[in-house]
Amino acid sequence: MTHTETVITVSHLYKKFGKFTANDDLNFEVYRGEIFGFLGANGAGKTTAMRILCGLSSPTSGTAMVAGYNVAEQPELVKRNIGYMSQKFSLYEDLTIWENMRLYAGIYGVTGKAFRDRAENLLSELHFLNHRHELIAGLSLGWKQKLAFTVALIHRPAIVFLDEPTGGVDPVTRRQFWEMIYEAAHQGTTIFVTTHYMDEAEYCDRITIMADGKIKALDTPGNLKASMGVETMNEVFVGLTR
Ligand SMILES: Nc1ncnc2c1ncn2[C@@H]1O[C@H](COP(=O)(O)OP(=O)(O)OP(=O)(O)O)[C@@H](O)[C@H]1O
Repeated sequence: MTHTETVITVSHLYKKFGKFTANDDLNFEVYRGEIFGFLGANGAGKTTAMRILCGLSSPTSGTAMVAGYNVAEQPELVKRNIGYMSQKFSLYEDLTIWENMRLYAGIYGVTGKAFRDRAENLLSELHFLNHRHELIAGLSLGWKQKLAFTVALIHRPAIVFLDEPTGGVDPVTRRQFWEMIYEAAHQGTTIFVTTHYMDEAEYCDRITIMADGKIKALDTPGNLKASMGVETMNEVFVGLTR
């Protein structure tokens, strides 16, 4: 796969909380249609960086351009052009699937026929259109996560940020979730994903490994393994973060 168009540019990005440096001089680019993985031990600074890229928090210094906008100066335009899904940000349990989709689409101005066509199309791909009037509360965690990802795509964002999207679900459901990720990337959506699962790291086009607020390595899974002379991403991760 060749990637030419840059959709995220991060340059000398720092985030400090008092004297503590949570993001320490981050520099990287992400390309259109790429699946970009963000790995690191607990507390490495992944969520802090992702929140800055989503326009939810300002950098202390440095710049980040996301979907053509400066995150510090144009956070509202950043938010309109991205999708976001985290384990904490989920769907409304007491609304139906369809009501959740209509609610989120409406926030982005996708209404009427445009909404119905888009929502029907997304649910059909999941083979879940017949379930659209069911309450979220009655669904399994795996279905909730797949639907949350679908909802994050409803306004056709250039980039989707996924913060540990598959935590707590079984391997078969995680595999299905990753098939959805591949399909979205294939259609040109950039995927920026944090994970603690090393098998998921293998599915990414490129991987960033963070420790103590810094980027320790950034390359394809194959190149990372080759450069360290190891067989698995687990060994790469342990070697760089211990
Ligand atoms: N608002 C804040 N005020 C003070 N310290 C913070 C704040 N937010 C994050 N931190 C600290 O910054 C560090 C990085 O946190 P962050 O949540 O980015 O890590 P992470 O890599 O996402 O970890 P995890 O894998 O556990 O989600 C942690 O030590 C955390 O305690």
